[in-house]
Amino acid sequence: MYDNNDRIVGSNEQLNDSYKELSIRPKWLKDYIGQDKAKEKLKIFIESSLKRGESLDHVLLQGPPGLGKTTLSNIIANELGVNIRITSGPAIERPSDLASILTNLDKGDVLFIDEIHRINRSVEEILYPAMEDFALDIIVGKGPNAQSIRIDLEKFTLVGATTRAGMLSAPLRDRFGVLLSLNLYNNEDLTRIVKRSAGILDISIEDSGAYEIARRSRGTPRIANRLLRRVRDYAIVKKDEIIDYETSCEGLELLEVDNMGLDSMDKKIILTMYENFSGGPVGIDTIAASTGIENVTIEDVYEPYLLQIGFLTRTPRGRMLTKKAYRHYNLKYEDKNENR
Ligand SMILES: Nc1ncnc2c1ncn2[C@@H]1O[C@H](COP(=O)(O)OP(=O)(O)OP(=O)(O)O)[C@@H](O)[C@H]1O
Ligand SMILES: [Mg+2]
Repeated sequence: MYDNNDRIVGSNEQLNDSYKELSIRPKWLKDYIGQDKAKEKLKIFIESSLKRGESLDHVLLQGPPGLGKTTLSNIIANELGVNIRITSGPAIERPSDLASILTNLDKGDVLFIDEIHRINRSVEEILYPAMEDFALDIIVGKGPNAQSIRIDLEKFTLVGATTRAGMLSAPLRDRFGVLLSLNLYNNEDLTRIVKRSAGILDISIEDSGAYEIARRSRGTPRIANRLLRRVRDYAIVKKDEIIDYETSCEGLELLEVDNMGLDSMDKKIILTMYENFSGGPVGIDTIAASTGIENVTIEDVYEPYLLQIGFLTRTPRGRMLTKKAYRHYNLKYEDKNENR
């Protein structure tokens, strides 16, 4: 890991950011803030597997982007004291790519497959016997001479991450023994994450400043960490020694993050629904077509938070704006004699 090698820190800001990204990633379960349910389960399963001296059952992590799925998979490997091999669904193009990854795993290792819902069908079929029997079925030769041979694999733990468990095929989902859902973080947990990151990055911040950043981070640690860095930049230029409530607000305003944490994309979605579809109900594909934002992006990135803060509701006929959304953007509300 880069953490022990200070020389990697160059003058390049981007490199610097990604280096720091690694250092603010919690490495142990005890440092992973929030997600208490998932943590509690993992702790027990990891402890049990260590006591039994057997590999941990395969784990599926699901939840919106930026909530800490990659972080958690690294923590799982650390806590188990094993190596982790990281790849992603779209990166494994051919069955032979997966076969070579699998045959190179050592006993107990963690194989992390990000975006596992985007894995190829033909690759997925290699995964079934690998997960279930720790074996690879390989066809050698062609035509009438083709033979299937079975290769034994070391027992490993597959950790799959997905933003949408619903898109996983049933046979794949069924092969995971541990299913964990990550939820958007509450403001208190996010404040702790901001303060922890500030501590590691040597940024002075007051509680009220940290809370303001947390509150506007859409329940997402990755966004909270990014906003923290940009508010830090603002504070440095303004020569403020410490990020207080006021500095946070000014910095966030500069970033065009409004007081609910919404940005120009959220605004576009909501105004489009208002102007073109009189507030809905309107289907997700129609919203995507009219805003030019991909429907998976709307569903994965924007909608979860808009639903959480009660700006959108889901009905069988599509998405609808709520009174709250109208009020936030000062839109004229017409009662369509429905409850919203
Ligand atoms: N529970 C947590 N406590 C402290 N920091 C966290 C926590 N969860 C995530 N983070 C921080 O948030 C950032 C994003 O986390 P991570 O990359 O693991 O997200 P992710 O869920 O894998 O996102 P994606 O689904 O987009 O890959 C990391 O910098 C990590 O340090
Ligand atoms: Mg990730």
